[in-house]
Amino acid sequence: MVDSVGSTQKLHRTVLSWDYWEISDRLDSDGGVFDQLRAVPATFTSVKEYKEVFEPLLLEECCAQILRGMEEGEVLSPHRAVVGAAEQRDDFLFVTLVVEAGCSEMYSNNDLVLISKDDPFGSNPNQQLHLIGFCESHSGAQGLLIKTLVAEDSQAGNVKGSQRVKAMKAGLQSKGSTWYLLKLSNMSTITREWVALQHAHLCPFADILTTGKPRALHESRHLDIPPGMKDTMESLCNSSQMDALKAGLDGTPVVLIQGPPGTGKTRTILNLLSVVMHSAHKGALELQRSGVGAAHGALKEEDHVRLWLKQSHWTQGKQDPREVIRPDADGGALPGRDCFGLLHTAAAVRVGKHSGPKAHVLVCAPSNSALDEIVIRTVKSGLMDRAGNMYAPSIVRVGVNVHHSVKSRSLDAVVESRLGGDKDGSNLSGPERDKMRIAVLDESTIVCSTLSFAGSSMFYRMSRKFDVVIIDEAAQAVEPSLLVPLVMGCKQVYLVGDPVQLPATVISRRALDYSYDQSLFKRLQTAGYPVKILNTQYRMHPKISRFPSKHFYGGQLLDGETVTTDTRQPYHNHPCFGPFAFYDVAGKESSPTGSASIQNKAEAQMVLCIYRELLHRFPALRMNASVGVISPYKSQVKLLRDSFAAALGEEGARLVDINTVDGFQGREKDIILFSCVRSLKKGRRPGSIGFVADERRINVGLTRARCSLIVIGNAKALQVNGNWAGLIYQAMTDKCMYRPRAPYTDWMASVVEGGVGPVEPTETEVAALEEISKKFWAKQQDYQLQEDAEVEMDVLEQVEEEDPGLCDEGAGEVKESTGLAPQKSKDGKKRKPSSAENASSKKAKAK
Ligand SMILES: Nc1ncnc2c1ncn2[C@@H]1O[C@H](COP(=O)(O)OP(=O)(O)OP(=O)(O)O)[C@@H](O)[C@H]1O
Repeated sequence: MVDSVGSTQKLHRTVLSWDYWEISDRLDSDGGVFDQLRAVPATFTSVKEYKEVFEPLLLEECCAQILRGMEEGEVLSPHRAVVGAAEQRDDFLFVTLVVEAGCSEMYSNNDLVLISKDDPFGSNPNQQLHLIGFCESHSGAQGLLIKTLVAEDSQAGNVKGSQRVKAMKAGLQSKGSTWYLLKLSNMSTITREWVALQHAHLCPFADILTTGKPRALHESRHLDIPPGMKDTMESLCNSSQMDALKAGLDGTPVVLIQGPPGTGKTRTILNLLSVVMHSAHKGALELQRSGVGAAHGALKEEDHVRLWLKQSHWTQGKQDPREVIRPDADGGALPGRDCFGLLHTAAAVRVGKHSGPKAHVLVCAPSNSALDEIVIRTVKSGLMDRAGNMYAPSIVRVGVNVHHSVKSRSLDAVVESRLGGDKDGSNLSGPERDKMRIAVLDESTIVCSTLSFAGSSMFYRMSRKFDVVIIDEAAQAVEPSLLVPLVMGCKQVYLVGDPVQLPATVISRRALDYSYDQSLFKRLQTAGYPVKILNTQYRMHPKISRFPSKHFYGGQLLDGETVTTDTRQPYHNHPCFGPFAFYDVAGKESSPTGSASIQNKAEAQMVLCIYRELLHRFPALRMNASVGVISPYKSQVKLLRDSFAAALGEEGARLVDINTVDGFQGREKDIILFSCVRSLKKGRRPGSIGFVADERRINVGLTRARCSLIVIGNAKALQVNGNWAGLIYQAMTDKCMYRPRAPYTDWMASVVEGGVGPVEPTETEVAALEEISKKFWAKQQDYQLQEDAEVEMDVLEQVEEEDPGLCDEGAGEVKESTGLAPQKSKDGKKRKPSSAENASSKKAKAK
């Protein structure tokens, strides 16, 4: 059983022993809380080793999260607080701090706080008395119950630290003494991940998690999709989707489904839900088949299933067969409810030898938005019953920030509707309401929760385990976060995601260095675990999908039959508007004062110019927000937003969605303008173009457009990278590379009118690009960024020799990482590591 209290105590002992100012200094000097971090290997020898690798990485990340608020200027001002009461239990001192009226609401349970004698923003804060505390609960209108660690040995022999703790203990025990209280960060998610990690041995697939090897399977476990459902599904799904849907029917406990952009991941998840709930052993399906008929025949069919279930449960001495006729939790929402209630409850014959008559499925995702997409689509389209007809399943969405369109499916709304007719319902006490919530979770067929929320205490108190867990965006979660739903136990897990897109956001640079951002999906795939790939995309015009298919999916990504016609647009009559075009702008990158990010003014002007010309010629584009502008760099995003607002007014600028590549993951637009920003810079490490070279970021950036992808970048600067060289090669040979000349407005008008054509590449240019691509592909077999950088280095030297005039002066390069928060560098400037930097750091360590 999961002991969340015991393991949380262990986490608190570690985190509350940290000296806030000391860890802050250590992180500044590139040291972290742990000296001995280990890179995440592809496989582990034991669960013990698994925990030993992940624990310090999780704590390192926790440390970075605590410091992030202060670094990003996000922490609130400190509040004055007075000690109301204090009580010591074991090594912990529980202090009630009373804050001014209206301030206590700014703190939540599980917040980490800094308690200090003087203003923490005053001079020499590290010299003050201070201690990290954990907000346990609210106490009255203005009180906060704060847990602190006051064991003097918690400072590991640090005499100064022990003296500080001793003085803090005495101070906090003095009723009426005054302090400053500063909120640092919330610990809910980290705590749930930590608890899950401590219980990794309870994960039913711990052997697969550690060895990365599939299990031997038993023939008797094999289930089949009911024929009616199968026929309908085959008419809606392509063969790779069908393969993915069938992948778990043989009882495979862990199924990996990789869905490149636009390949129908969500559609597959919805169908998977139907399959998981209605597939059955051959015997049951034979019985069902013999009863298939008209409306009354459906009931007859149920009788057969019920008989079969009765018999099988009687022989197995398992579940009470009366369960079979229990209506679905929310009573179903279809006309003819009685009939359907019985039909789809009894019909949900899942299956597996021991799982009872109805599957209990948990659907998770790292983000609320991904989760809501599934809930919205499930509610809108319904699921498929055995006969291939759609029905409204019993589904409940747990957690906060539920999308307004599915609010009626939120746990609290379902509880309220249960209490609807009950006059006494509104008088239910907190614990009674909690019991009701847990009952709803037990009874609902499908429960949807974010990964983090699946670790809330409600889930641990459920009496009915989940049979199947389906995790969407599984490649965008760190491994401990994926463990959260798994340690509660289930029979099967489906991980759906795409490791070739952006991974989880990890803030700690050190944890990134040791591959903490790598998902379980990616690790298992690297270890050779079988993966089902959805291989047909329905989003992008084939001229857009060609490059990502070749470069990121080994040429396996095919185009849906109708995608060419579906994405054809009148603006394609002007090749400068796509489906694919590259504008080679020789602008200069620069860092605005006080920013670690970079921008490129010439590119911003070009983007605006293309957008205006598009809207001028195709006013229909004004009708819907069909254009997106993206850039890898936050500074460029800001510059673009400002330029659009200045040129088009707030109203006009609202029509276009401008965001970072990371912010666009999972989204699509008809037209995407992608500003790459990087330019040639003398003095920069040859061959480096920072994090715009991260292939996962390139992949996401280039796969957001449905109809037209227009890239604006400096070809010479970008082509030092093999992937970019490939894209530029495609633009050159497809005759859709343009070289703008100032003034851009006039030049653009003549391009659209056909006065200026695309670049006619010289043989030397094409040969050079081919050469880079060839070298790059030769290394693709065993692709490592570091090796790639060596290729890039040769090429950049060659480019600089050819055209030194294109290189501008500049010092060392500015880096941005996949993480959101900047880390301070030794010189005190905020900075982020690039993935290339991470890779080289890993390599250095390996050496
Ligand atoms: N087998 C199919 N036949 C025709 N169209 C399909 C098929 N599968 C998916 N689609 C269509 O492809 C589009 C993308 O599907 P879906 O949203 O499920 O993909 P996704 O992989 O979740 O997308 P994303 O990459 O944004 O996560 C939708 O318009 C969907 O209707």
